Amino acid sequence: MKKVVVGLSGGVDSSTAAAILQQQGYEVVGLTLWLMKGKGQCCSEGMIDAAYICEQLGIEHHVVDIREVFQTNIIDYLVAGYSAGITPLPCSQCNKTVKFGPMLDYAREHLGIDKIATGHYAKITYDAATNRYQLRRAVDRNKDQTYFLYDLSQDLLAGTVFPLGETTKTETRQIAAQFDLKTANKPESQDLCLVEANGSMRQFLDKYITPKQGEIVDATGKVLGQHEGVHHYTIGQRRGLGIAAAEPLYVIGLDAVMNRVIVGDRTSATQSECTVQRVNWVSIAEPTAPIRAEVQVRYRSQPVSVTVIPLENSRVKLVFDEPQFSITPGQAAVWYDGDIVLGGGVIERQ
Ligand SMILES: Nc1ncnc2c1ncn2[C@@H]1O[C@H](COP(=O)(O)OP(=O)(O)OP(=O)(O)O)[C@@H](O)[C@H]1O
Repeated sequence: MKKVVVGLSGGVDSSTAAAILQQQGYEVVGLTLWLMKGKGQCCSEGMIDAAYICEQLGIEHHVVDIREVFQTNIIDYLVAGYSAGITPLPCSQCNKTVKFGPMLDYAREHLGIDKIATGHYAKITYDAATNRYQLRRAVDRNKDQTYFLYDLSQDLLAGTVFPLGETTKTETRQIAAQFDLKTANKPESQDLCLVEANGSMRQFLDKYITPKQGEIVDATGKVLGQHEGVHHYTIGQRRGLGIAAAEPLYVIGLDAVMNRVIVGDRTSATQSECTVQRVNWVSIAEPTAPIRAEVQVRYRSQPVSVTVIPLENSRVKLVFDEPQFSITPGQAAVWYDGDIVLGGGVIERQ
């Protein structure tokens, strides 16, 4: 019998993924990663719901304590990034180093199973011509999570199944109801689990970074106001600057060394190119010449036309057809050919 380990967060997506796989004839084992230290309300609730689902499906439930890995790879990474004046994206890092990697390792080493599944909205196909696994957008474009999955390696893609890639969220809830799963009507979780657990990103960061007052300046260095800590700001931010000005002002730079927030008009917050580091070429081998693609520079941003120029040391330069607003160091840039994720990486400070 085919066996698969399903990552169960206690939400409707992963519960439904497990039920679908079981119906397809897989022997399913449930695995919940215990991620957060402290009270970890979302994790403890999630673990209980995941246990309930395993009971309901009549499958084994394993809980793996991975709090130290989450602390080092996500919390410390975020705190270091925000302290240095960048806005790190934790989710792609979390998927690769906290979720998929450790889950597949656990499945292989402790259970002798070589496949894992999650409730992510994405698809994986295999291209025999290039001998590569390809990551593709989900049918439900509104739920598509490929932006957070660009960093998965070929080994991880080969060992992963996404049962919800062809399913819309509405259909997922219908399937969950048909299986009578307890989680069928569970509310949607927020995009960022840390925000869900802490109320806001600001509240989370204030636990780790002591707010340090400083100056808000324009590009010439003229002081326009005061800020409460560089880590409270992000590139492109307009609200909450507390400066009265004739035209709208946006954050265009964060100087952690001088403890300054730099603001400017909308034009100065746009860029026609940027560089990207720690690039992972997902579905194709690294090209040797520039390629045309469509890039997303934020999770919810529209894909825009771009030329991707390969550089040395896993870096690329992105040259946008039209200048883009609020290119944010630390966020991911992910480029696509239609629904295929070609590659992605972390936007560098310019
Ligand atoms: N703590 C965890 N342990 C195991 N797997 C997890 C955990 N958190 C998330 N996952 C897996 O990653 C998938 C995507 O997680 P995400 O945080 O985006 O939740 P989601 O889309 O709201 O899904 P769900 O409805 O299953 O919570 C989940 O469907 C699940 O398979």
